[in-house]
Amino acid sequence: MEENNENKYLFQVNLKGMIELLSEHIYSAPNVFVRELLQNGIDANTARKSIEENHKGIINVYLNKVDDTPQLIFEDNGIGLTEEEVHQFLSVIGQSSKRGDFNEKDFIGKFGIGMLSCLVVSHEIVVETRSLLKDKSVCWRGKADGTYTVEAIDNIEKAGTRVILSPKKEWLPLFEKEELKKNILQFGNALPITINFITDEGTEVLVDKDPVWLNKDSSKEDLLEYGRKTFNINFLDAFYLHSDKGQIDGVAYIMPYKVQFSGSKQHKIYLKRMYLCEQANNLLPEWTSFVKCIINTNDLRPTASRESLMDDDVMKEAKKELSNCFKDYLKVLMLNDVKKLSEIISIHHIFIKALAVEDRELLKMFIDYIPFETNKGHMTFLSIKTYNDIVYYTPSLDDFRQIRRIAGSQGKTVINAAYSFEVDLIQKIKISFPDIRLEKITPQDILDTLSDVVISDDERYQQFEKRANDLLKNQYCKAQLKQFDPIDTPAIYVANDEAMSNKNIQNLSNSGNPFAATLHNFIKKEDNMPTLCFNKDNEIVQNLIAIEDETLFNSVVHIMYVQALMLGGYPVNKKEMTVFNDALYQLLIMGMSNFIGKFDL
Ligand SMILES: Nc1ncnc2c1ncn2[C@@H]1O[C@H](COP(=O)(O)OP(=O)(O)OP(=O)(O)O)[C@@H](O)[C@H]1O
Repeated sequence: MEENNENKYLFQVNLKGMIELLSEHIYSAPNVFVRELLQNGIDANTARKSIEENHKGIINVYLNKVDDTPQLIFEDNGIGLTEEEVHQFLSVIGQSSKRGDFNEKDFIGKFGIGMLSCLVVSHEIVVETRSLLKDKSVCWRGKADGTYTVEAIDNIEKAGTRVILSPKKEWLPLFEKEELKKNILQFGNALPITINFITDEGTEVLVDKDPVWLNKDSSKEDLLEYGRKTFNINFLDAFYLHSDKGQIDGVAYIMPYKVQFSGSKQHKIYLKRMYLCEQANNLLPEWTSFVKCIINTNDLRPTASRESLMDDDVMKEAKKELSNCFKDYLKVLMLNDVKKLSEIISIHHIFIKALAVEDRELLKMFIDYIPFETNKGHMTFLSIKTYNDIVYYTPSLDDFRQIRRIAGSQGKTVINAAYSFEVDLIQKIKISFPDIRLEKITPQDILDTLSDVVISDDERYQQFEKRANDLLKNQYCKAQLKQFDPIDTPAIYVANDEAMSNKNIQNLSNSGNPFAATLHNFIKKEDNMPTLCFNKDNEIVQNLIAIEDETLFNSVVHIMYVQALMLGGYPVNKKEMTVFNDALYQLLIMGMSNFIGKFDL
């Protein structure tokens, strides 16, 4: 079928809109023009090297003053552009000479939009260029209104390109010497090229050799010194990272202090040795947060904003290889420097635990050194298993708080396994070390081990339980008389998850919540309430049993109730706080009434 060209039109691009899109949505900061210009200089040299293998690339950055305003020139001795190429690549947005080229993968750029970032900060872009392949030079001028001019010039003697920018007034600070230097170094410090910075004060060589972190012969001291200068942290140790997948090389630095498991991770990620971003979320596993990394990838793909890496299959493979570098480092440390390993484990045990869940070999090697929080303080697994035939654990911090005191008095060692991966770790330990008995324990289990008091034997005990129950039911709590150690603990509050949730629902429905009736249906077993266990052998409890005075009895029970809540680490709600304060007030009045008038005698 013949094509009908009559009603066929070309899309028009609104350049002003494109620049706004770039500056406000695609690139996060206006200083990225420095990155884009350095990148074009590097790519032009890469292209030239495919023709002249031994060519030595240079980028000169000139900061001049013209009529009292700064003029910035990025000059490279790369392949340059012919007049046709200027029309084809510089003047068409989205057109790039780097796509489809036989050495496409060696270039950093590919989208054909980077140059536009200069129009965010400069009125126009002037490109003076001479191609290695032609003896003619041209000057291209592009403006934000979408117009450009091209003219022949004769002031360029050798192949290469000069990009000249004149800053917009609002972006003048970016063209100040120190700011510019900082940005060139931020993006370009690892580039495999010489970068000279030339101002009226002279020439400063900013970059001219490989960074220490990419040099496999660097000493540990050099690596640590580099890390200290880059992150302002005195790291504990450093080790190399490498992955064939993604062609990744770099260094991981171990933090000298504890870090949050879910804290923000700031690394330095380079793509083809150009600084890219701080985050490497999908490249490094979650448990690597105890290090800061400086890494370069030659083969992972950037997003169009060039501010993060694409999460693709290569990245998944690279992640595995990098994980192995961490594991290998720790295994070697186990053989060569146990002292350092113990130091790392004692500071970063959370991460080492998460890692050990993934790796059975590491689990077996490290488990003895890993500390756990127990009811007897922090203990390594070695001492836990040495002194206990059965080790208990609780997967909930609330349960642990409740259980820890009473379990200790029963000679039990309980591990607080509140992080989800700690429970996983315990399951893995069970599989890898079937001889070690690890058992889950709940507050209910502890409650079941407290000895019952046969209240029917003594009317006073029956009376006591009834009085305490009548009083505490207003707090959604049962009272029971038990016998347990330690004897100096008058009462403990025991509640499993269901009992706690019943209590919360009860509280909500009592506080005038409009869904009260509906909420009430959520209370499953009516009788599953928290329990306040009074210790029959405790001295205060024995006195309490004998108290007849209603006000005094109620006050003491309320105070013991709130104290037990606090001891177990439970929240104390407004109603509970009120009964506690009232009880204290009553006791004060009663206490003082014994003395009133005595001084007058
Ligand atoms: N210094 C230079 N030397 C030679 N050619 C250049 C130079 N700067 C730009 N070019 C040409 O202009 C084209 C467009 O450059 P631009 O920076 O907009 O995009 P890119 O580098 O191709 O891709 P990206 O948007 O990913 O950076 C390049 O593909 C290249 O052909």
